[in-house]
Amino acid sequence: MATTNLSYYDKKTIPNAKTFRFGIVVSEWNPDVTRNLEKGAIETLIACGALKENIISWDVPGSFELVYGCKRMIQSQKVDAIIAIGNVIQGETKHFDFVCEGVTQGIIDLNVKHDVPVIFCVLTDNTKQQSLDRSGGTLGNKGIECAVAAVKMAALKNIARKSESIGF
Ligand SMILES: Nc1c(NC[C@H](O)[C@H](O)[C@H](O)CO)[nH]c(=O)[nH]c1=O
Ligand SMILES: CC(=O)[C@@H](O)COP(=O)(O)O
Repeated sequence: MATTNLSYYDKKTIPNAKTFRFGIVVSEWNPDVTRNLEKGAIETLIACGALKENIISWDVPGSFELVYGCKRMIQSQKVDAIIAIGNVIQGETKHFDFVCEGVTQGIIDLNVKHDVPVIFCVLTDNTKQQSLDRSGGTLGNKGIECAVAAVKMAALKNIARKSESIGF
């Protein structure tokens, strides 16, 4: 059964993002999809209180390069959470499997090795239509869902750091 609408969220359940800085790393493959995901994410971050000047966006060639781009953003920018945006579409060969596995495992590794939440906003679809449906089409926009996740995880990180600072 297809995903329910990816764009619904209850703003009352989301912390205010005004003090947070967000990074977005966007794959240039399938730009008609990834740019819509990016737009949805930025609009939602701002709707949740983030300041436009506190959102930094970098492009990478493809989804496989999202891992390196996010790593370098963590190392060089002061951000509270990162949204990794990509769209991998099944072709004729197994390359789809390796790109998806690589970016998935790479983002898991970043979340383990560093203290900046990296949100997985990578559509891994069988067809282009599935991607269009999930990036501002009939099933909503995964960029919205991932922006909400980024705000919530930035708030969680903040709480954890405050607890650590008072010795719990
Ligand atoms: N086929 C798709 C790719 N392939 C390119 C890889 O992501 C990578 O840039 C290349 O293998 C060089 O390292 N990337 C996507 O994001 N989406 C695709 O459908
Ligand atoms: C995910 C890919 O790299 C894929 O789109 C490439 O297509 P193909 O498997 O036909 O070479």
